[in-house]
Amino acid sequence: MRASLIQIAVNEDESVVSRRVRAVDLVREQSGSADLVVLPELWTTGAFAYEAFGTEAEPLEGPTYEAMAKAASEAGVWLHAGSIPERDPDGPLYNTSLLFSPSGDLAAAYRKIHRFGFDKGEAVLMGAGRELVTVRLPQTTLGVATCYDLRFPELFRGLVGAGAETLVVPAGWPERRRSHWTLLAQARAVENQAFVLACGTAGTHAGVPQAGHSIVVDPWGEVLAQAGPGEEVLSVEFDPAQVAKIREQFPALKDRVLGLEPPRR
Ligand SMILES: NC(=O)CCC(=O)C(=O)O
Repeated sequence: MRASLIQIAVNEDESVVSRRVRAVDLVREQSGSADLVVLPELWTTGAFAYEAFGTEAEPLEGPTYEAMAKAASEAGVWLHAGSIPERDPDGPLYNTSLLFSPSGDLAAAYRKIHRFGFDKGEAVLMGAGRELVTVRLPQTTLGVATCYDLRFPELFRGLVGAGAETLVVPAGWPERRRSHWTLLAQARAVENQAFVLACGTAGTHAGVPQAGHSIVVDPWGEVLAQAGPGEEVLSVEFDPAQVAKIREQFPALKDRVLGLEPPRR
């Protein structure tokens, strides 16, 4: 299976419209060389450009949906189109990922469960999703999560319990915590015996330099490929059958113990 992670640069001197056009071109360029294409979190606005969340929010089937559905079908690829600030007509904003099939149909939408910022930013501006999302592709079952979700192993356990073999994590991870990014991507791969495809942004927005360094990790925890800091398409070929082999040869997932007793005192 071939995957291309589009580590697009999000700088505030470029308009959302221009970046969307560039993203469409980059997806189209993967035609014939990728089965799955991945874009990062909130690449229209930037994950830290909090003021833009409200002004650039779109309905689910808004301009980014339209552009990405078309790009997926033109390129003939499965497309994880990263996430958008979604304006729910009956509720708050959500950080919502969109996944399209090669025919351009929406295969799934995932509303980010863990919002970043503690008492400010995304944590107060957006609502929290509640549902785990997996998507069956011909080659593998994807489990999706977004950026800060990477810090919450129980979410990934839930995805694995629902059949996920390849964990896809679009992000807008800052340079300041790049070491956590690489470490956590490897940890989620090892503990869940799954591939991890983690796609970040490059550039600087809202004064926050982005880490880049998108990464693909195999189910043994080995880094198959890692991008540099700038805009880049990280292409990788991997064998999804490795998941079943490793889970059989080293069946640690079968030894999970759920529902432990709390300490007595
Ligand atoms: N957009 C995010 O979720 C940022 C997460 C982050 O900076 C961190 O977990 O560290």
